[in-house]
Amino acid sequence: MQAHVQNVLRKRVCSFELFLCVPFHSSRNFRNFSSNNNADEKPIFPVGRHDIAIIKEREKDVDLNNEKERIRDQSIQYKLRDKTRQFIDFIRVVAKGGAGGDGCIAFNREKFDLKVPPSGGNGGRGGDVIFVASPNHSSLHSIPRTINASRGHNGKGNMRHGSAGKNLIVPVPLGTIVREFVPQPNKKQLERIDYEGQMNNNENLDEETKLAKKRAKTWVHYPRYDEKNTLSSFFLEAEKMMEEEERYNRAFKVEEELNLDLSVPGAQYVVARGGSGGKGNPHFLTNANRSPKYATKGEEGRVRYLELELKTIADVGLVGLPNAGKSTFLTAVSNAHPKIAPYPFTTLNPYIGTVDYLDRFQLTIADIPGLIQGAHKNVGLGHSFLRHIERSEVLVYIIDLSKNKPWEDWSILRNELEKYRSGLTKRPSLVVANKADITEKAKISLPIFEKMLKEKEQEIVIVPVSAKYKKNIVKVTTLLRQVVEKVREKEKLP
Ligand SMILES: Nc1nc2c(ncn2[C@@H]2O[C@H](COP(=O)(O)OP(=O)(O)OP(=O)(O)O)[C@@H](O)[C@H]2O)c(=O)[nH]1
Ligand SMILES: [Mg+2]
Repeated sequence: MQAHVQNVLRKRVCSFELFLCVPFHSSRNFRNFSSNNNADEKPIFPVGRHDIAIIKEREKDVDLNNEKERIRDQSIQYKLRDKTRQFIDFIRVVAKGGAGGDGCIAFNREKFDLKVPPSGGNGGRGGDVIFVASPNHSSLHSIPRTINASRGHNGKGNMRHGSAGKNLIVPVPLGTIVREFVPQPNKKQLERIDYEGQMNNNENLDEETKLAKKRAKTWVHYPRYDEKNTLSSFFLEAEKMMEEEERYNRAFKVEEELNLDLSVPGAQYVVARGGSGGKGNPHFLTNANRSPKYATKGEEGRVRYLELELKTIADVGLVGLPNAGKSTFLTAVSNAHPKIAPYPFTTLNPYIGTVDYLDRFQLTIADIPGLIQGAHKNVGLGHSFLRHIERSEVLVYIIDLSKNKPWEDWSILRNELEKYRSGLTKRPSLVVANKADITEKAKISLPIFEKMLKEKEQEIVIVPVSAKYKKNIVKVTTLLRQVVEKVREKEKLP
């Protein structure tokens, strides 16, 4: 009996072993097992319980890597969304020009003179919203999301015109691109628009109510004269005249879509014009009507929905994988002091440093956050980082020589740049092989890297550097100056 039980148990164990082993002998599962799908790799037979454990370990590793990537992306996004963060390079705002002031209805009161002339002043025009390209600002964080210029003042008696609303001048960092966009209202706003639409839906209203609504929007009446005015032929004439004037103005107003590039210091652009002021009652004085008891209201200011995107302006842009030593390099060559730390994504916004030469020649270098594979698809928030390289005419690739295959990093960067904007890699560039002080690795990889660059890109110069210990820095700055001078000369040419 005991022997029988032992036999059964042995069979079950064997079948369990078979169950574990068989699927891994199939070619599909074997392909999974062979790492990197490398055809040259020798198959490892037989696949046993030990191999299954390895596969499971590897699967765990893949899961762990995915999890790590997810956490990394989350942490960068968390850092970028931090409300205390002082750097913002993309915002959406609403710019509203001020409304014009209302015209005034007034009369010059004279003793014993019953036929007094009208003396209401015109309303002042509303203020404009003006953007000024400012070299003193480097972030969009100080720009309010709703920008309202002030309203024009109402006209007053005794022919006093209302003063114009103050223009609102908004300093915008140099290198900002301003575009108009069509706002997509959220659910709550949609409900409100529907409600207001029903309230204002003129289609279902009769002609009389429509007219009354329009008049209420455009006309100011002398107290207790609303009904009398609307019945008088003078008012109807004045209404016709104003409608014609409005039609004429509309024909001459060219409503172009806004698309600005604020890249010249001090350049000013009116992004939302204020409305014109209303007309005082002397405007409606005719030979027949010596006492007009109506005036017009001020015009509404222009409302514009704008997208502001800051693209840093610098002569040279530093491109590199995270932790390659970009910030250390910038600190070594310029007056900037970005944070340096031995973990990726230390830098999360661009830093601009100025390199001063003995003869007072200057050039600017932008250190941008690290790029990773897939940055052109916004992996690791690549888009928000890549936009800051677009304007740099010269690119410096910072490559970490202490890595096993530094040339792979270079290919990744080139690939990402080209896929983000084709032609970016054609710009004059330089390769800084950083961390050359770690000599054991640098001695092996530098000659291979140099050889590869010579074969692929003959024009690109590679300079071994130790940014941390400031070795061979002068050679880089001299080369950079030569390239930047050439680029500037080219720009000067007509
Ligand atoms: N040995 C050595 N270490 C360096 C050198 N340059 C930078 N490092 C170190 O590399 C680490 C990363 O340097 P960072 O300058 O912060 O690198 P980064 O490219 O700006 O990194 P991110 O901002 O995260 O993209 C730091 O610990 C530096 O001290 C170098 O030339 N030699
Ligand atoms: Mg950095």
